[in-house]
Amino acid sequence: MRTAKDFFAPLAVGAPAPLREIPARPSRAIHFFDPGNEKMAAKVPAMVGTVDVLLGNLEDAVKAENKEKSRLGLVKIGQEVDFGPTQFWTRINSLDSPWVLDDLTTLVPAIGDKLDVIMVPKVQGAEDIHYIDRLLAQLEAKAGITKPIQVHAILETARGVANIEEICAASPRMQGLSLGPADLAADRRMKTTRVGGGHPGYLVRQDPTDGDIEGLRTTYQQDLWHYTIARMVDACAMHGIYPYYGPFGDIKDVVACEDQFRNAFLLGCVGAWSLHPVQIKIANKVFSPSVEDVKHARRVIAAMGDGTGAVMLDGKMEDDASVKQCKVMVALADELAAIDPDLKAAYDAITLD
Ligand SMILES: CC(=O)SCCNC(=O)CCNC(=O)[C@H](O)C(C)(C)COP(=O)(O)OP(=O)(O)OC[C@H]1O[C@@H](n2cnc3c(N)ncnc32)[C@H](O)[C@@H]1OP(=O)(O)O
Ligand SMILES: CC(=O)C(=O)O
Ligand SMILES: [Mg+2]
Repeated sequence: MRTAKDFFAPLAVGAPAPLREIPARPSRAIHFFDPGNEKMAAKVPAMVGTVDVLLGNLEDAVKAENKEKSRLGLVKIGQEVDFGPTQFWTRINSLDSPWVLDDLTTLVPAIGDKLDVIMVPKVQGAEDIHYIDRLLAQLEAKAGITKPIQVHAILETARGVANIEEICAASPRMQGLSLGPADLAADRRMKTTRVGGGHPGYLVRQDPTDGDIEGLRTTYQQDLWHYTIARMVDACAMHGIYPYYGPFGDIKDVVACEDQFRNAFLLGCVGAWSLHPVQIKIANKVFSPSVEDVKHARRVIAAMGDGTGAVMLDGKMEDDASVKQCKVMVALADELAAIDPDLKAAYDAITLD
């Protein structure tokens, strides 16, 4: 058992003190690029400031023969690019792969002072986070890094989902969780071959009524990922860290992508992955509260005075609990306005009538 006192002590002599709180930095889109792909890598400097997170991916989607090229490409980008307001993350190879040790022992000394978050795929339980926690502390100490690198776990096995709470609680480095719908579907033996998103076969059908003509009964497509996302939201909220929808692989279906991201936003996720530049705009739109929502929230807060009691607004009851919901919305709007001038202008133009 690790005591509370030990939990916040560095795991190696000379490593930086662990964070006591994970900062709520905007991360509406975590944009994936392959640092070994010259065309993609060349676009990275111009993307700074247009997306909340730029993530150099070293794991799946990078061919085995290109692993080293991508790792070295990431080092070059990390050393040369000024990321300004944009966070710089990486996804390392899985802990059972032949590449992960070289990923960590190369990246931390070379660009550990630039990396905000390391995303760890296929996390199965607290033991995986404990391993990475100690190794990062040793590497940070050796490299003289002063700011602890945060850790983000992808949930993509049944065991990982079953162990979700202990994963979130395993280290003060834990920044958040992402859904890994492709590997998770395979591990669970689900029968979808899609990367995220819904499935037309996963539905409920309206009850029959007398005289129905078969085929006219309405069907309602259901969300395959609702259960997992809901578990992630609760586990993350409980531990003060952040949940994210993962990838939506149907790049051309921007409408369904927006719907899936919005479901995640409404349930409590703070962002989603972007695999292609077209998805950045979708995530930025969906994970930013609308002007109407911010206006409503500000009106409720104004009407509620000290935040206690009950009032009627537009025919609806508002009370201590609904004012808290409104404060969540306004706090997010304020955080985003601080980094997004267009949103700031839109929110500043709101008048309370
Ligand atoms: C299940 C999982 O693990 S998901 C996470 C792992 N997967 C990934 O990271 C995939 C990342 N994305 C990609 O590899 C690519 O976007 C693909 C393969 C999906 C599509 O690539 P393309 O067929 O080249 O797309 P498309 O032709 O529309 O690209 C248009 C331009 O955007 C560029 N581009 C495409 N994706 C990206 C990206 N993620 N970042 C930066 N630029 C990109 C292309 O290089 C191309 O540039 P050009 O106009 O100078 O030629
Ligand atoms: C996100 C991811 O890695 C997966 O869906 O498998
Ligand atoms: Mg995966």
